[in-house]
Amino acid sequence: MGSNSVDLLQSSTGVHFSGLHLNELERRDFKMEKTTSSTENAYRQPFIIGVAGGASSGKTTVCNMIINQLHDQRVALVNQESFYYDLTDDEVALVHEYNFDHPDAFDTETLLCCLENLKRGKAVEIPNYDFKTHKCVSPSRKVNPADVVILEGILVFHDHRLRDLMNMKIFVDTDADLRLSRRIRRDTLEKGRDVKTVLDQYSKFVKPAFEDFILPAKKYADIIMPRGGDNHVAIDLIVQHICTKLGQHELCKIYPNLYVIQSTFQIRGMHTIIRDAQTTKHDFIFYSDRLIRLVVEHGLGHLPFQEKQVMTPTGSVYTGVEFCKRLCGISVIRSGESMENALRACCKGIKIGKILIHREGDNGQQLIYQNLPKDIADRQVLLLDPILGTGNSAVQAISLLLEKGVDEANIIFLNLISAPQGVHVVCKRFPRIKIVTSEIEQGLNEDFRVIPGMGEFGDRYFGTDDSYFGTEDD
Ligand SMILES: Nc1ncnc2c1ncn2[C@@H]1O[C@H](COP(=O)(O)OP(=O)(O)O)[C@@H](O)[C@H]1O
Ligand SMILES: Nc1ccn([C@@H]2O[C@H](COP(=O)(O)O)[C@@H](O)[C@H]2O)c(=O)n1
Ligand SMILES: [Mg+2]
Repeated sequence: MGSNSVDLLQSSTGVHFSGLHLNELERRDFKMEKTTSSTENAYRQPFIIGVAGGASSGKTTVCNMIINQLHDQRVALVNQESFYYDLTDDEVALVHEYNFDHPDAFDTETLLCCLENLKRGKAVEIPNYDFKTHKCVSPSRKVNPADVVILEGILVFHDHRLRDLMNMKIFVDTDADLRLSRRIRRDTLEKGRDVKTVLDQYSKFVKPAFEDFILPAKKYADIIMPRGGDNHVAIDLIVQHICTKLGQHELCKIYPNLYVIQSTFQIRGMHTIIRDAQTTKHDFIFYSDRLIRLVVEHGLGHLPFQEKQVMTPTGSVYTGVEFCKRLCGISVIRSGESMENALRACCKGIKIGKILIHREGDNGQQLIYQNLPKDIADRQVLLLDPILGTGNSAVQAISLLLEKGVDEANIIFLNLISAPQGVHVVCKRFPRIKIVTSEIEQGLNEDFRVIPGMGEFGDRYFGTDDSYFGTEDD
């Protein structure tokens, strides 16, 4: 795709598409642009996708197809090949001896810096590498902040610092013969090289580097994509996943085990009522219960299930699933107890245990009381606490469950609202736990209380602090 078609694409669809080389600028002029936006706001971080694979596997083709389908998002494409080191005149004279497929051929520090800046929502200048002179030329290419950043190149999974910045890693897995035949065609037609030179370079550098560096990095991929651009199903699924992630809260991009139930006007309406300091006790309980029920139902959806066939009254077979039987609820006293009824209403006869954690000052937490099912280690555990704030109580509660032999992956932590600080603390310490919540909060105030929050949930739900309620309505 040439730059004209990119301009056309940008103007016609609103996509910010910026993966191409422009002409004329020395690498020495390359520098990181001062930020055009001071928004290092966590909500604005782009979704970063890495696309690796052998040379001529179809990486660029796949990226262009993804970009075309993401037509209502701003997308920036960054090619690793823009970050090749300039060759010295001596190296150019002996170019056939130069290994362009080795990780050392790339200026990874500059690439890393560019990607970090794009992640922070800053515009960057990308060098313009010329395959004929093997040097950067003017002008460099300005890449504006985008919703989605795609980094494409043979070795983008090699350095762990680059991998760590990626939210999704795709490996384009194309047959070696096809890669070689495409490379011969491309390098002879587009780069003006002869077949012998292409084949020599292939056997001396390209094939060994594929085996030594590119193929071993395939294990880091989230998606291995056979047949590259011919694999339309994979491209559709990838685009669908990106769109889902973009619609989600920023934290869900970082922690795949954090589930924020999809917001609807009904859900926002319920939040509006229970967050309102003037709401009566009756309404607070009514709408909290409605929301809790939704969170509980959503959480139950994450339990493992088994396929089951039953015979219907018409004598037909219905293939369905069987509910998980080995589960229990554990409520964090006192506010977690408000969630028990919803759990009982959904799971007939469910065992419910309790944990009491005492808050000592702002940060200290102490476990005071526990009453857990004896066979808890064999159960899936739904941990109940409507508010995840600092994460300190949650860490105490989860640590106790782990001590009792519960598998971390068998814990589903259900909240109504979660502060980002608490999510970070819990997800970093227990990466296999699942958190299901209905809204992510702005943060914590100087007293470590969740904001905007809803006050002391237990007091409002159990009616132990009249100061919350202006007029009682029942
Ligand atoms: N699915 C495909 N069918 C036919 N030709 C393809 C396909 N995918 C890529 N190509 C061609 O193969 C060459 C290399 O593809 P490209 O996407 O540039 O690979 P990479 O970026 O991995 O080097 C290009 O000339 C491209 O047009
Ligand atoms: N001056 C150069 C620089 C790189 N190459 C080859 O390009 C390949 C990587 O590009 P893809 O689009 O195929 O990923 C790599 O195999 C290098 O050998 C080159 O030939 N000359
Ligand atoms: Mg390419």
